[in-house]
Amino acid sequence: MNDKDRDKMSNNSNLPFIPGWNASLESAFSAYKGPYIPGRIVTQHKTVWNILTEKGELQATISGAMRKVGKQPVVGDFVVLLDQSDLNSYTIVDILPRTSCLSRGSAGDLSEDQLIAANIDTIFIVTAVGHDLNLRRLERYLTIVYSSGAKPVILINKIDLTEGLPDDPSATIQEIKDIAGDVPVIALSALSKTNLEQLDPFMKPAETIALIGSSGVGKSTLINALLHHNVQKTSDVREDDDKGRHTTTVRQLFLLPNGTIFVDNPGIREIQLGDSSDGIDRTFSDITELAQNCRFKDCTHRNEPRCAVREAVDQGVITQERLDSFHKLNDELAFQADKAEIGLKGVEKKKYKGIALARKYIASKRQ
Ligand SMILES: Nc1nc2c(ncn2[C@@H]2O[C@H](COP(=O)(O)OP(=O)(O)OP(=O)(O)O)[C@@H](O)[C@H]2O)c(=O)[nH]1
Ligand SMILES: [Zn+2]
Repeated sequence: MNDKDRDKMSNNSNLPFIPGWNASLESAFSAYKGPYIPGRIVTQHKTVWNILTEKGELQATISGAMRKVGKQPVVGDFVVLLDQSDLNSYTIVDILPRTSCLSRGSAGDLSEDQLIAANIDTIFIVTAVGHDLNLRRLERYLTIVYSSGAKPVILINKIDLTEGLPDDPSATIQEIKDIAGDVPVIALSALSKTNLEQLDPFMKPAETIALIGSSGVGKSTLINALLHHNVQKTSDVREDDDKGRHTTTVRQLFLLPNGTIFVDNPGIREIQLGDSSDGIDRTFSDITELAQNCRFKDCTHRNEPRCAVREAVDQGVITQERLDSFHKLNDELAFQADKAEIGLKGVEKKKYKGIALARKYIASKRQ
């Protein structure tokens, strides 16, 4: 990499070259005096992390103190390393403040082991014309992205496909725009490289981007198209695993030639709805707004009289499907919150108790 690229990426040639490093990280790091260096996690193994530093890519474990409190760095994290290079040893001693956190499923549970990635600026929610297009699923993804703290962008891939589709792509694209609110929606084709330039405004140097979306929508194809012929993603890293065996791992954080940073790992690919009540409100801002005119402050928009949301459904302002989706996501959150509070066992019991009561009720009706 030449100096010009370096400057572009750190915006300031005095800062160390770590992808995404900036002045506020520099200031947080400046509290560390002594043999410490900063770095960014590029790959997470079970007990070992690969970290990009000014010295190149290093492997490190975490300090006993961090282990004790259950603090675990994830891919994308900026960390502080104790540099004992004379002993060929590096230890992660701290995680610098995160600007966003992507966490997996089980909500209400924001424990460290639920985190998948940190410090992602923008998340491309990838869908594809044809079978994957599902507005309800898109709402789930939007909810996840909002609650992570990253900015969402919706990509509709495979617009080169026109034949044999159940729906007209332009109609579906419009439907997506209707639920997307202010979120940018970009229709493109990773395969035929159509409209890829429309992603340029989001792919700035030092910006960290992740892609989420169902299997098969074309995330890998898109990343490869954006990488051009860059080798960093495709060249796997041969290294020893935690037990000293040789393994091949794919780097989970990698750079585009222009300095944009991409994060991709299995955890992100399998992402589920997390603790997202705030995200739900933002995804369904139309419903939240309408709800202010409901008669009851705590209206659930199910059976209450003078519910402004259900009136809006009756008038065709919002669809029944959208309200159903809102209810479903809220129910799921409530279930997950319960689970976090009383433990899975309790919830299972509660569920069975519910089933038992329902059986009793049905039986009483039959008599
Ligand atoms: N026609 C068409 N096919 C595409 C396009 N992008 C990807 N595909 C195809 O869709 C299939 C799945 O693409 P992938 O890139 O592997 O999808 P993915 O989202 O990474 O899937 P996972 O790795 O399972 O998460 C492959 O056969 C691609 O060639 C596109 O723009 N147009
Ligand atoms: Zn209501």
